[in-house]
Amino acid sequence: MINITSTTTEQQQLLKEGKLLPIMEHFYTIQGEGAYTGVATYFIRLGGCDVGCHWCDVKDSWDAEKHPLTLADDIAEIATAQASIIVITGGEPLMWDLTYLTKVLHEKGARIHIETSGAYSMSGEIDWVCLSPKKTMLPKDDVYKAAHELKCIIFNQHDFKFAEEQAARVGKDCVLYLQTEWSKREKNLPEIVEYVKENPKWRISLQTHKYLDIP
Ligand SMILES: C[S@@+](CC[C@H](N)C(=O)[O-])C[C@H]1O[C@@H](n2cnc3c(N)ncnc32)[C@H](O)[C@@H]1O
Ligand SMILES: Nc1nc2[nH]cc(C(=O)O)c2c(=O)[nH]1
Ligand code: SF4
Ligand SMILES: [Mg+2]
Repeated sequence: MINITSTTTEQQQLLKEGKLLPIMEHFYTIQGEGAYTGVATYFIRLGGCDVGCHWCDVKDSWDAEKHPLTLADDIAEIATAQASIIVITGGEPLMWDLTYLTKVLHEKGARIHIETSGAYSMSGEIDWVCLSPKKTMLPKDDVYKAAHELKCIIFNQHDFKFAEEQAARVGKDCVLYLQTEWSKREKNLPEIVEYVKENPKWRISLQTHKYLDIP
């Protein structure tokens, strides 16, 4: 767990127990990426990430201190009132102990998905794990094992090689996706199309929410 300095002793304890979490934003939308593209889902975005991807599309999430500490019980109540599939993302959500949040969400009947770089070990009970590995902080072994979906971001040519290395680390039933880095999409998409035609174990994932101009 990462340290948030401006907190009381009581808040520190609740953070440690996963009962309090820095929440950047939460919103009901359509899953834009990967295996559940097009499905109505409620997103909970946790603050805090030290992986440092230079092309990250949510850099405001990185500093956990900027995001209000919120009770897991409260966010679970709000999220489950609106949707039955909840995506926990960030920031890097596995920086936090998700045991308590996922227990409460499951008690309320939700199905829980996560978007993670895998840089920290799994916590909590998660029904669908989307692993998006990063070269700067490779995934932990337990996250490779837990992954249902591997989503590799293509920024440059070398990323195809990295994607193959990562595909060799996940289980045989893990679904494999290549997703262009958004700012490089015009150059990369034709190359990704050709790559998938030649290597059909891969599928293409697009950030469809950006085309739809929704959150
Ligand atoms: C913002 S991250 C948050 C979750 C976690 N930190 C991770 O990286 O998986 C959510 C997803 O967006 C992807 N992503 C972030 N910036 C992107 C960009 N500029 N273009 C394409 N995908 C991006 C990440 O690789 C990840 O799959
Ligand atoms: N609609 C929508 N789909 C998404 N899939 C993964 C996202 C993320 O930022 O984790 C995301 C997001 O931010 N919005
Ligand atoms: S790991 Fe995820 S949140 Fe962190 S910098 Fe990379 S894309 Fe952004
Ligand atoms: Mg996003």
